[in-house]
This record gives sequence, C-alpha cells and structure tokens, in this order.
Amino acid sequence: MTTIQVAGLHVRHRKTVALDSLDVDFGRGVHGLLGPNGAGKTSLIRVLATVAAPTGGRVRMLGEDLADPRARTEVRRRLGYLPQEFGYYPGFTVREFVAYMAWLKEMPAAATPAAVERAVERVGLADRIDARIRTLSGGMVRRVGIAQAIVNDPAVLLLDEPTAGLDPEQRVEFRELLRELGAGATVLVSTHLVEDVAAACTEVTLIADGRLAYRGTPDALSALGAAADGVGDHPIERGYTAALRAHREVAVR
Ligand SMILES: Nc1ncnc2c1ncn2[C@@H]1O[C@H](COP(=O)(O)OP(=O)(O)OP(=O)(O)O)[C@@H](O)[C@H]1O
Repeated sequence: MTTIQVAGLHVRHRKTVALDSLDVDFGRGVHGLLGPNGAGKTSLIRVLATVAAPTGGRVRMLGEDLADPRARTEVRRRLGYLPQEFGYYPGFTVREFVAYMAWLKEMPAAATPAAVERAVERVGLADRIDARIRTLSGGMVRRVGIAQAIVNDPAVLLLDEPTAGLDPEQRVEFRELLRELGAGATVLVSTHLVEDVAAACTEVTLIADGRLAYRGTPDALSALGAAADGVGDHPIERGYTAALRAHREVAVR
C-alpha cells in the first residue's frame, strides 16, 4: 500500500534546483535514501515532514494532500521526524524533552508518560532518562532525537542521517529497531552509510541531481554493481556507483 505519493516535485532554493520534477512513491517498509552530497535528500525529507513548502508538484501522504494546511496539521500527528540538524533544549532531561515533543504532536496526555519511557528504552537510553541532555555524548543526543521521532508511534517516520555519530554497537542495534519499525510504518532513512542500507532497508531510493536515479531492493542494487562493473569495497557500494554512473550517462545524452 502506498503511503506517500510524490508527483512532479520541484524544490528550489534561490537559484539552486534541489529537486527537479521528482516522481516517487513509498509504502510500508524501510526505505534507504541514498545520493551524493547536495543530491536533494534533505530537501525531499523536509517537504515530507511539512517543514518546507515545495515550489511545484504534489505530495499525498496518509491519504491527505500536503498543499492543504489542515491536512498538514493532521499528518503531523502521525509523523516522526529527525532533522539532520536536530534542535533540543540542553537543560531539559531526556524524559522532559521527549514528553515535550509528544505534547507538540498532540498526543493524549494520559498515554504520554508510558510512551516516553518506551521510546527512550527502544533507543537504549533507559538508564539516562533523567539526565539533562547537555550531559550526554553526541551519539546519545542523536538517540534522543530518534526517541522523540518515534514517541507517537508514527505511521510515517523520516530520519535524516540518524546513524551519524552512533558507535558501531549502537548502529547495529539501531538497524534492528529500524527493521521493527518498518514492519508497521513507512520509514525513510537518509544515509551515506551503505552498510546500514544493506542491513536494514527493504528498498533503496537513489537520488542524484534532484532526480530519481535508481529504485530497487538492496540485493538488486548489489547485483547491478556486479553486472555493471561498479567500484567500491562492498557489493552495494559497487551498485551505488554503477547506478549513479548510468544515471549520469543518461543525463548528458
Ligand atoms: N537553504 C538553502 N539555501 C540555498 N541552497 C540550498 C539550501 N538548502 C539546500 N540547498 C541546496 O540544494 C541542493 C540540495 O541540498 P540537500 O540538502 O537537499 O541535499 P542532500 O542530498 O541532503 O545533501 P547531503 O548529502 O550533503 O546532506 C544543494 O545544492 C544545496 O546546496
């Protein structure tokens, strides 16, 4: 079932075209969003998170048209979003901050304390729940960001580089959490770490120059790398470079 439909999406920042007539759909599962620096991944995620307006095109999410302000408010309750640059109040404890975000998402007050504890436990921070955020390491703060994104059990979860700053053990645990979340929700994860994609994603969406360059399973992308002489140390890395090269060859024609 399709939860997100993007049609002819155009995003421009002054003179820079970040997304150029992008058509792409997403359904339940974990979608790895890959692409070179400046490809347009964050621009796409920000439009889907309803924090940026596109310059053209349409997005339907959870049956709503995001052009409608009332629909955006409705969708926000069912959305989880971890921005690339995640803002927080350093003086808040983890519990206070995640509860505050739950309140912003208009969660029922009675359900909030248990939902906060569950979200914090799922990111492995139960023992730091009453610590002030300013006392946490960078990787722990990133995990607080993931906890606030999942506190409302979102139907659509948007994570912009969630594994940046996580140690290897935490990344492995995070992939497990992603797989769990993807069973019931549409999860989009932008990352530069292809191992995360290979391990946790059901589908890969490769964006380059604001356009869709490749769509397929991680296994299919790896197979493409083997068939098309991609370069890289990991099979999916070879698939990534091969798909990107094919996209650029078409673009210059
Ligand atoms: N606020 C802005 N003002 C001007 N240009 C911007 C702005 N935000 C993004 N851009 C430009 O839009 C293009 C797409 O940027 P975007 O951040 O969406 O890419 P990305 O794929 O997320 O990159 P990265 O992998 O580096 O995070 C880039 O050329 C970028 O320089």
